[in-house]
Amino acid sequence: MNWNTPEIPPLAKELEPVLRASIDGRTKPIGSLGRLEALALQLGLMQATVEPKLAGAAFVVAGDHGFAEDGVSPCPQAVTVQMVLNFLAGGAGINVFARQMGLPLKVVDAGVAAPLPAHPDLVPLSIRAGTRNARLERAMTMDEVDAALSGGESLVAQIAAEGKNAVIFGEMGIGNTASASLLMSALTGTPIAACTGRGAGHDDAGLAHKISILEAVVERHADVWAKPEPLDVLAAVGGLEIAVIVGGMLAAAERRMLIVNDGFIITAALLVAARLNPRVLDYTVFAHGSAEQAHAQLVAELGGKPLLDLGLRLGEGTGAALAWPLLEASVNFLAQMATFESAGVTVPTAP
Ligand SMILES: O=C(O)c1ccc[n+]([C@@H]2O[C@H](COP(=O)([O-])O)[C@@H](O)[C@H]2O)c1
Ligand SMILES: Cc1cc2nc[nH]c2cc1C
Repeated sequence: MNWNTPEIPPLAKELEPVLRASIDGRTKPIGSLGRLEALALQLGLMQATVEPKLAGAAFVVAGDHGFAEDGVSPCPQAVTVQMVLNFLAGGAGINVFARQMGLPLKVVDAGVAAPLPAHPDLVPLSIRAGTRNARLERAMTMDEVDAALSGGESLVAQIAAEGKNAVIFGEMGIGNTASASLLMSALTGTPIAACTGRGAGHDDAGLAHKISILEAVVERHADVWAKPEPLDVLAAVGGLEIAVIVGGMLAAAERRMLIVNDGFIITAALLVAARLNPRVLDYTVFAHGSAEQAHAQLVAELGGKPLLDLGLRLGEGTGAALAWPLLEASVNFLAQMATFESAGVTVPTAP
């Protein structure tokens, strides 16, 4: 393995008093901007400045999953490549919201099981044409995991060189809620059934079938469950897109960049990243609570509190893109609101 877990700088805690004073000095009752105040503080501590700024970019990372052939998803595997073509044509949900928010969007082929045409918006990491079926064998070799983690780092290095300091990772991959549930189960010690939900829309019978397949996957990798090392778990039951995102998240935190977390699959990637280096969480904002049934527990496990609760379960980074204006609002109030002093507003000081 060439990839090493990045060192992540600590938050600039020494700036907390001056940031708080700057937030409290704006023309508003103390604390009245609620969670926007906490976001402004977090961004200042992350960027080690009293004048945080935001410049974001989004990736939608796609990969296929071997156990799609077992019916873990209600959808056929071919939907992954079909949706990638939709992303490239600009017609998917994330395209619409990224355009609305002014976020540049790149599409990443981490491991789609079908050839893709060259396209200016496509980053072809193409590590392997989909994972192996984790019910039968390890989904990825360590060399493939290595390539994926490094690929994620290269995505972030590219946008950092372009001056970006915030990243949204979205994903697309038929069967990837099954991988996310398995990662959650192995790394949190939660029984697989409690980690498993309806994904792209299973009915009750489909969900029961999915759980029975995932129980067989857990049994096949009992050695990994007995001693769950993050990279072993990732190789056994993860996905190529998930591994790229793990590498990307850690590379972003290493560079003091904000990670805007999305739904269930992205949060499972964050769980792996956090088990490798927990400081990644200091650089994360939890954008939304997904309707996928285990998401709330997974977010709680990571100590997160989603900004939005919209009942979304699309993935692609859509929830993160929708939270973006709130993050912009948090830096804008700090940069642009008058202070009590500058505006000549006087309020009684607390006794
Ligand atoms: O982000 C989420 O919370 C989320 C929840 C359920 C489904 N998805 C999306 O649906 C796909 C995975 O569903 P499935 O049933 O094929 O595992 C994948 O492409 C995800 O982007 C995403
Ligand atoms: C149509 C469709 C779009 C998606 N986008 C992310 N996951 C998806 C799953 C399906 C099925």
